[in-house]
Amino acid sequence: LTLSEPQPSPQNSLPTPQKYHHVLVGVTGSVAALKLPILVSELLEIPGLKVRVVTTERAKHFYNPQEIPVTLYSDTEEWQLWKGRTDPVLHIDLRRWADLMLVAPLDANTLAKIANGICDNLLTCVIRAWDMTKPLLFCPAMNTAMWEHPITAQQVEQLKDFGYTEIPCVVKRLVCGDEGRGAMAEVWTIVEKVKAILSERDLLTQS
Ligand SMILES: CC(C)(CO)[C@@H](O)C(=O)NCCC(=O)N/C=C\S
Repeated sequence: LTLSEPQPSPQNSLPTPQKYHHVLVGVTGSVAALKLPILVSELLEIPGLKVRVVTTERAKHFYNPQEIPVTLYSDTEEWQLWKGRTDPVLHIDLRRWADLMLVAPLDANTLAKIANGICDNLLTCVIRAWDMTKPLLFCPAMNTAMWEHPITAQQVEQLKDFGYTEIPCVVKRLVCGDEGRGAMAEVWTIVEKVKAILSERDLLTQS
């Protein structure tokens, strides 16, 4: 995990090293993306956490960027940033910056892309270049009919075989009226999982 420069603390000369965890949130085109503002604000409650967001174009349909109090990157940033050989490559900068990736919600389309190594936008490029020694958590969210399609289980299994951690979807009356599995895990479940993973990683580095 990335350590910031230790800050000299006023009460004593010894610096008190602050552990900063960089969490990169990926958001895709499920209606559950309407939870992004609350998810980000809950994550920011975790001491020492810095959050950035990578969005797909479809996800933008579900939230208001003004309600996201952290840097939000989309495909246009990638195009604007790289004009020539010496320019930085955004998806590489982001994979380096992040200590943990959380894809919430993961829609059916992006699930399929990741399972097959497709990288046709900023989010899937970050994931395609992901450092497998860092945790990647994903929160599937889709209509029940999509969830129950046999290909979904295959693709979720593929992501787990890559070493990514699933935060399973839950049974709910979905916004489209269907009752069944497919709803994104509750925000508090997701935040607790991020805390647990970060602390167990911290323990690993401390031991
Ligand atoms: C949106 C929310 C969180 C409200 O509780 C819940 O319905 C949900 O996670 N839906 C995601 C599933 C989905 O994308 N349905 C698309 C068609 S039904």
